Amino acid sequence: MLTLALPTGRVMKEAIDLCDNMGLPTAELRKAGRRLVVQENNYRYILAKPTDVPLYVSYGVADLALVGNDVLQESAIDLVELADTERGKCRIVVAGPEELRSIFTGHPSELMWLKIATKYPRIADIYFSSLGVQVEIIHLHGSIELAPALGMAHCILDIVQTGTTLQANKLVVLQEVAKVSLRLVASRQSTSLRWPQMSELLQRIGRQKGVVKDVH
Ligand SMILES: Nc1ncnc2c1ncn2[C@@H]1O[C@H](COP(=O)(O)OP(=O)(O)OP(=O)(O)O)[C@@H](O)[C@H]1O
Ligand SMILES: O=P(O)(O)OC[C@H]1O[C@H](OP(=O)(O)OP(=O)(O)O)[C@H](O)[C@@H]1O
Repeated sequence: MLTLALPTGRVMKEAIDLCDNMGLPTAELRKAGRRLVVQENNYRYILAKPTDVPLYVSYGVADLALVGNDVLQESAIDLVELADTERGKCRIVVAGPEELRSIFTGHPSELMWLKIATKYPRIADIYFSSLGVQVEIIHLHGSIELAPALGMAHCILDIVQTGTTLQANKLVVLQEVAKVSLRLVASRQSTSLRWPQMSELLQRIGRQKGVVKDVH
């Protein structure tokens, strides 16, 4: 039995499609409804809130998981990234009103003490520290674009996919922080214990996109 944790919400369908690509059974999964654990043949799926997915792997409840690298970076949980599926793509960016563009193209010291609203406080801290800049990070849990609109923050660090939400709130991308996609991850322990099964899944992902990332 191999247990996979999958994120619910907007990336769930993409994650199930990826399971299909890996040759895993998904008929039951597709009609899970409100069930949070689904068993099909030799596989068990745990359907979890995206931010909790890394925890299920680190606690050994799941052998493997599909999860966005935004969630992985923010969680700071040390997992083995087996593959970048190159699906569920979006970007983490710093965005704000057009008037702020000039300070983002100037010397980083101009960014000192900006107020940044985000649901990714750890990623924001690492990013601005890497620029050698101290900023004030305001941790929100959603509707991040509200903060600059209401004058609570100068800009935001958030996910952008189509750009529709930014545009609707009169914000523009000021800097790209990271590219995001769904990653196949495992704990160090399950990687060594379950390597034959995992390697087979990796081969199948590799065949889908013509490349398999080396695992050391
Ligand atoms: N606009 C987006 N486009 C594509 N992927 C996104 C977007 N926003 C978030 N994601 C991805 O989806 C995952 C989060 O999904 P979702 O927003 O459904 O979860 P959530 O934050 O738990 O939802 P909720 O808003 O219900 O709390 C992240 O891993 C991220 O990679
Ligand atoms: O570029 P777009 O395609 O418009 O997508 C970006 C939006 O999607 C995410 O929010 P989500 O829908 O997860 O809602 P939230 O604000 O509650 O986090 C993100 O935080 C942006 O607000």
